[in-house]
Amino acid sequence: MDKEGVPFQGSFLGYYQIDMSDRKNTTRMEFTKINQARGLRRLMLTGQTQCFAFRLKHHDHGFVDRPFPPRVRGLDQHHCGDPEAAYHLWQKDHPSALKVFDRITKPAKGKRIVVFLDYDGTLSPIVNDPDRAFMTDEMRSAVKKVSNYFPTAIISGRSRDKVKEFVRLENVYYAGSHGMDIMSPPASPESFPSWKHSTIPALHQKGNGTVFQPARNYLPAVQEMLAAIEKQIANIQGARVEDNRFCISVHYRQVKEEDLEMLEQKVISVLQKYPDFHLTRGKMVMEIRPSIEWNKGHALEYLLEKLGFKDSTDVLPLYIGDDRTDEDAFKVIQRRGQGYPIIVSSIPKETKASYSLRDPSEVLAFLSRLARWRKASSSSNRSSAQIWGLGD
Ligand SMILES: O=P(O)(O)OC[C@H]1O[C@H](O[C@H]2O[C@H](CO)[C@@H](O)[C@H](O)[C@H]2O)[C@H](O)[C@@H](O)[C@@H]1O
Repeated sequence: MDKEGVPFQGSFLGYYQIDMSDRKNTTRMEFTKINQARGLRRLMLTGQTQCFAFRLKHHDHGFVDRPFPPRVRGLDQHHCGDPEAAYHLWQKDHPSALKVFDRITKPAKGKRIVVFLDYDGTLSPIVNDPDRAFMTDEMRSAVKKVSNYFPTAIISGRSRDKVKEFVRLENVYYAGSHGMDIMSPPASPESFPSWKHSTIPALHQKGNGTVFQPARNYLPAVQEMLAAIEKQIANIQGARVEDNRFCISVHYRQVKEEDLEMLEQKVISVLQKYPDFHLTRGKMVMEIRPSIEWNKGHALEYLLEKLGFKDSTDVLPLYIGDDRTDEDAFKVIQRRGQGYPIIVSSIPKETKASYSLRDPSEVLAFLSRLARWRKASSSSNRSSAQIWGLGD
C-alpha cells in the first residue's frame, strides 16, 4: 500500500469494519476510517500485514462489497481482530460520559445545564420496524426525572407527533423533522416543579406553546414526493417510506443487498425532480429534506434562545445522540465552547462529540445519574439558585 492508501469507491464516509481474509481463509477484523482524497475515497491503514480479500461493513449501512485490491499491506496490529481494543483506543478521544461523570458535573456547578436528546438509537434501541421503536418505561421515567430538574428537549428526525407519541411526556420540548418542527409544551409552573423559581421565559407559560416550522412552504412538495417515492419503490421487498412531515425517510434495513442499488436509483430519480430538496443518510435510511439552512444544531440554538439563554455564557447544553444528523448539534456545542456533546455508539465512529455512551442502556444510566446528582445537590443546599443551577 502506498502512502496515499488503497483506492476505494465506497459511497459512505466514516468508520468501517473490515473483515479480511488471507489466502488460507483466515479472517481478521479491523476498524478504519474512510477519508475522501482527491475525489477518491481511500483506505488508510497503518502497520504491517497482507490480506487477500476483504468485506467492508459500514457502521450505519451494513456490508458494502466493492472491488478490493489483491493485497493490502499495513494494518495496525493494535486493532487487528479485536474490536474491543479498537473501541478502547477510540474512547481515549471520546471518554465514557459515565466514567468521567464527575468531570462533567464539576464545572456545571453554578451553571445551567439544558438537556437535548435524540430519540432513535439514543432513547430507544434500533429495531427493524420503525413503528416499534418503543422506549422502555424505565427510560421514560429517567427522562421525566431529568426534565424535572433541567429544561429538556427531544430533537428527532421523526415527525414531532410520532416522537411525542413514543415519549409520552408533557414537560419536555419536542422538535421533529430534524428540528424543522419545534413546539414548546403547554406548560404551567406546576408542570415544571423544579424549575419554577428559575428564569424560565414566557414561552413555557403559554397555554398551547409555540410552534416554529421554518420549512412550512415545502409541505406540498414533501407530500408529492412521498406519493411518488411510495409508487416507485412499491415492488422492492422490505423497503419502506416514513412520512416525517417535513422530511421523508426511506428505510432499507430489511431490503436485500442485491436490491439496494435499485432502491437508491429510484429514490434519486424522484429527488432529481425536486431541486429544492436533498438527500442525507442515517442508519440504513435515506432521508430527504428541504435544502434550507436548518438542522438539529439550529434547533438547539433556537431552543436555547427561547429559554432565554441566547447570550448566556454560563449555560451548558448537553446533547446525546447517535446518528449523523446529531453531529450538527455537536458542532454547535463545540463552537460555543461550552457544554457536553455525547455520542451513543458501541463502535469507533468519526464524530465531533467529546464524550461517548455505548448504547441506550448507558444513556439510561447516565440520565438517572444526572437526575440523582441534581437531586443530591438540591437537597444539600437550600438555595433555590443552586437547586436550579442558577448560581453558586
Ligand atoms: O433523529 P432520530 O430520532 O435518531 O431519527 C432518525 C431516524 O430514526 C428512525 O430510523 C432509525 O431507527 C429505526 C428504528 O429503530 C430503524 O429501523 C432505522 O433503520 C433507523 O434508521 C426513524 O424511523 C427515521 O424516520 C428517522 O429519520
